[in-house]
Amino acid sequence: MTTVHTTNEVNLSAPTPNQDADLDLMALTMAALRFVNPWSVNTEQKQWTEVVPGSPEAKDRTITLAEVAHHDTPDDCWIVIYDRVYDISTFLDEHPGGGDIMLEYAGRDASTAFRSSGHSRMAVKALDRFLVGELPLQERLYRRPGGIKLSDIPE
Ligand code: HEM
Repeated sequence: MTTVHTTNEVNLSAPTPNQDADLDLMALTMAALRFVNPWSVNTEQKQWTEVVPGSPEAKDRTITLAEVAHHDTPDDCWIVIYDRVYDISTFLDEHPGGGDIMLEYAGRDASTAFRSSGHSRMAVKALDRFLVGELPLQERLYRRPGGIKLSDIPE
């Protein structure tokens, strides 16, 4: 005679995953990934404070490339030009070269793009309006001892 199992007879006491152990495993995995490649696991919290672009406080503020990378949307768009960080969110619609071209560099370095577009001295001067900070010495390419020398970059 064939035995038919009803739902009640099914073994419901099968071991459930130990959630604490799972969490530890996840933490270990993240730690290992961070060790192998710190850039692959972004667990950084926002560390910057609001500053008015172009204000005197902006000149003294150090901003890392990791922080810049958080600002990569049309509403919150930062770029790096010659080791300085600019908040160009309000300038996207005004830019004579168009907003899209600048958005391509949102959250990262736009020095060579800016340079190769043949911007005038007036355009270089206009950068000041958008300044929010400066890269730390160890992340700079241009304005550091032994860095890339360009005769015409702003002081
Ligand atoms: C805050 C950053 C920037 C400022 C203040 C700025 C400013 C200007 C200004 C004033 C002009 C008019 C021409 C001139 O005076 O040189 C211009 C044109 C232009 N810009 Fe920018 N720019 C910025 C970033 C960029 C970036 C990142 C790119 C990327 C490729 C770019 C690409 C261009 C191009 C292609 C033109 C020429 C447009 C044309 O002649 O039709 N700009 N920009």
